[in-house]
Formats: sequence, structure tokens, C-alpha cells
Amino acid sequence: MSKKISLFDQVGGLPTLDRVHKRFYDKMYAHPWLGKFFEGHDQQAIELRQTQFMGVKMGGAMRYPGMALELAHRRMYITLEQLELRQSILRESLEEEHVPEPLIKRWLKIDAAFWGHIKNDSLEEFQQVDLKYERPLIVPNPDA
Ligand code: HEM
Repeated sequence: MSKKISLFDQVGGLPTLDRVHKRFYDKMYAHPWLGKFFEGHDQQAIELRQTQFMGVKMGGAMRYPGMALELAHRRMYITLEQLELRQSILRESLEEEHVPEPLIKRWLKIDAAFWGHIKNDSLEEFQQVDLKYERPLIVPNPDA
């Protein structure tokens, strides 16, 4: 019986995830709007967590020892517009790393499956979240 090859192996395994996420977070950290969320956060640590998280979801033999996404992002006011912008930056990074288009589509579909854990539908709803001692982080669009 033939074994189905995981998406993780199809894209080239850990070296590909490492390269994509390095490129992706270089762009995110440099971004005039989304970059503000990452100020004071170690880029290499976030790259590693993203690789572990996606590695597991893509069927790799990996472990994700990080926080639940809802908890990791709950102090950030993240909207659908920002998630779409983030995904266009992720797509650009995947294309620049020559990941084939059908695999890009599968990668982005997995990514989008977790938006529900992170997305805020309105500022009113966000302001009702009990953040305990954490400071809320709302970043207005510098171009708006
Ligand atoms: C515009 C959207 C997003 C922004 C601005 C954002 C920002 C951030 C920031 C600032 C952190 C560091 C949190 C901390 O260390 O306290 C973080 C962690 C993380 N994010 Fe996001 N994120 C976004 C969307 C996503 C999405 C869609 C995913 C997954 C599909 C994701 C996966 C992760 C993971 C795995 C971590 C690591 C959590 C940990 O360290 O335990 N993020 N994000």
C-alpha cells in the first residue's frame, strides 16, 4: 500500500518552512502597519514558533510547544483586513521561495483555517475581552 506524502514533505520539509518564514517575517517586521505589532518581539523566536505550528498542521513529525493562538493574540486588535494583508505577504514569500502554486493554495488554506482564533469583528467586541493585566494593542492604519 502506498503511503500518502504529507504537505510538509511535498514542500521540501523543514528547510523550506525555515526559508519561507524567515522571508515572511523580514517583510512583516519591515511593514509600516503590521510591523508595529512585532515591536519588542524577537523575530527568530516567532519564526521558529510559526515553523513548528505550520509543520504540525502540514503533517510533519514536529511538536508545537507554543501558546494556543487565541491566547497568543488576544491583546491584539486584529481585523480581517489585516489578516488578508498578512496573507498577501505570506503568498509573496511563498512565490519568492518557488513553492509550486497548488502547494501555495494548500498552505494558505491551512493558514486561513486559524483566522477565526485571532480575528476581531469589531472594536466594541475586542474591548469586552478581559485582558487581566495585559495592555491592549490597537494599531491604526498609517495610510488611512
Ligand atoms: C495580522 C495578523 C497577525 C499578527 C499581527 C500577528 C502577530 C503576532 C505577534 C506579535 C506574536 C507574538 C506574541 C507574543 O509573543 O506575545 C504572534 C505569535 C504567534 N502567531 Fe501571530 N499574528 C497574526 C496572525 C497569525 C496567524 C494567522 C497565525 C497562524 C496561522 C499566527 C501564528 C502565530 C504563532 C504560532 C505564534 C507564536 C505563539 C507563541 O509564541 O506561543 N499568527 N503573532
